[in-house]
Amino acid sequence: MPTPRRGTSKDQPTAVSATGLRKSYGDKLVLDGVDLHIPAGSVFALLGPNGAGKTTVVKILSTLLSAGEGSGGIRVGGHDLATDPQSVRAAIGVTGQFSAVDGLITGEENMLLMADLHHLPRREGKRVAAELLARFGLTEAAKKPASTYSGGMKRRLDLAMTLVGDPRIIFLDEPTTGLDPRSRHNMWQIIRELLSDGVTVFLTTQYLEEADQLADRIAVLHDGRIAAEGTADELKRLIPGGHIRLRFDDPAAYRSAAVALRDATLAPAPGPARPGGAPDDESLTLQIPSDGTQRELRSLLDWLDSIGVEADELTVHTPDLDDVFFALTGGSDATDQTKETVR
Ligand SMILES: Nc1ncnc2c1ncn2[C@@H]1O[C@H](COP(=O)(O)OP(=O)(O)OP(=O)(O)O)[C@@H](O)[C@H]1O
Repeated sequence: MPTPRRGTSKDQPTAVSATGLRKSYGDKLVLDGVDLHIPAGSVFALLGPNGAGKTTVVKILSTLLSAGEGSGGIRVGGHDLATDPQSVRAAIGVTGQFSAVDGLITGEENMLLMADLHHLPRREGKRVAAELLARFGLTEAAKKPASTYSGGMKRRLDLAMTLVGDPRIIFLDEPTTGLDPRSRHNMWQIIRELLSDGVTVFLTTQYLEEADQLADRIAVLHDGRIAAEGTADELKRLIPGGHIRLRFDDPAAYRSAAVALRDATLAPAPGPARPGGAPDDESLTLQIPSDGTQRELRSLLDWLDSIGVEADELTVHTPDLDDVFFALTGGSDATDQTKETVR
């Protein structure tokens, strides 16, 4: 089940904001004016193909890399990144491609090391370590060297280590890259639990499904800029291709529906002006353009009732995030996908 979308109104406190973020490596311009506004307590996903600059954004926002010349202001957790990086560091946790896990020591020792770094008293450190190891299903493996852990276990340990400092904002750089489907779903569940604790999650991913499942808002990074930003649904509506498909078992019913649709479209009034359903005589289907929203669907169903059309099957086809991604980042053409069978 996708995570219920939380509100992201401008009234919420802002966890991360950046204006005109720029960065070059040598003469290679990677970020060319990236604006970000992430409300506290939400999940933000930065999507982009390999090399788009996602890790660079995370590194800058987490103080691991300085922003390029000409960048505007950056605030993380209410602190100015340029003037108060220490406070930013205290408010955030970072996991991802640059894992902090030391393979030579056990999971528990890794956790206790983090507790020391955060100056937790010994007894408190042990308690927090045990609690987090249990929460991430690592109690049994706690006394084994981290080098013996599977990829999924290492990621969980990495995240558990980050949580020792109780960060309010967590950067997850491609948290599930290379994980098998079960470990990936496991990680998604963990991320959802973080949110219920009120943590803000900044996620980078190449997996559109991951963004679709977890994120309140998604931004697509392309050519150094945000090519589009919105909820998964808003992004899907950016590209054409959504339609409703009506399928008939009986050729006679199909033909009369095709005529009814054509006549209704041609009739001057009343009723909504709709393009005629594109007929497909072989599969006995009619296709009607639609943005797939509930409001549209309701009005379409009313309209079909009013002109006496009753299909044997009605399906809603909306572009999925893959289509959006390809359309925005210059891949193959958008294709439609069956998302939901209504009846
Ligand atoms: N230290 C560096 N020196 C020179 N070029 C770099 C450096 N770090 C990254 N780059 C280049 O900058 C671009 C953006 O890299 P970045 O790692 O931010 O992309 P990404 O979107 O995270 O990619 P991926 O999904 O492959 O991790 C890439 O072309 C990369 O080769």
